[in-house]
Amino acid sequence: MKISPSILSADFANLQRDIELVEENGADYIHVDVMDGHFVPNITFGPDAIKAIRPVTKLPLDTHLMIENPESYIDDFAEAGADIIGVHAEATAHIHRALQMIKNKNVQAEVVINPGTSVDSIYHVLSMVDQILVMTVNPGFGGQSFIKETLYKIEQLAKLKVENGYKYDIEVDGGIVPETAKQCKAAGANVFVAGSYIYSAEQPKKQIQLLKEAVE
Ligand SMILES: O=C(CO)[C@@H](O)[C@H](O)COP(=O)(O)O
Ligand SMILES: [Fe+2]
Repeated sequence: MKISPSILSADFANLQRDIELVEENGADYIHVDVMDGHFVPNITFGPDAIKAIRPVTKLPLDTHLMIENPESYIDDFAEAGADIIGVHAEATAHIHRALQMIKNKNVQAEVVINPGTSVDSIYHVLSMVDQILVMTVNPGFGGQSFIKETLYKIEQLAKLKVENGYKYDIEVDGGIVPETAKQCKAAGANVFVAGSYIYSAEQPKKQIQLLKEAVE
């Protein structure tokens, strides 16, 4: 079980402090939400931000690309220091090519699906991915409520993993708090992204512990 705090809800003026805070308190990854203002109605980090964050932490950078034409930027994010790169199946007509490009850079390849996208649509790339991100909210913003209908897709992916001997991790992102994390774990998820639950709290350290206890 892994916890991946999303710095989307961190204090951008104190990113180093907020990354160190979660690293010192048991985070497994740092989740970086990259938004382009086209695929989602919000704009955040680019490759230069990843490059700046890279030396600040030893944790893997779990990079969630919410951008159109991800193929145009995969090399830049890989060279900037991303350890996992996630591309949305909805963001490209060439998801297989995009995932192959990530693998060619020796970076872990992740496919991401929105709440309205079916598991069937990524069936043919399941054998090539290291991680699948099941969005449990519609992407673009932190602080939204968990969409419970996504649980069925986690179950489907967990079943396909066992049946086919696949190795992928199943990550969930959006509206994750201890209660929803438990539901996702029961369905088969093993990587939990949390932004506002950790960073909007008075004591982020305690929140990470509560999340960990919920899924251990
Ligand atoms: O990808 C996204 C949003 O698009 C996320 O990673 C958010 O940062 C999650 O925020 P919370 O729902 O945990 O506040
Ligand atoms: Fe994310």
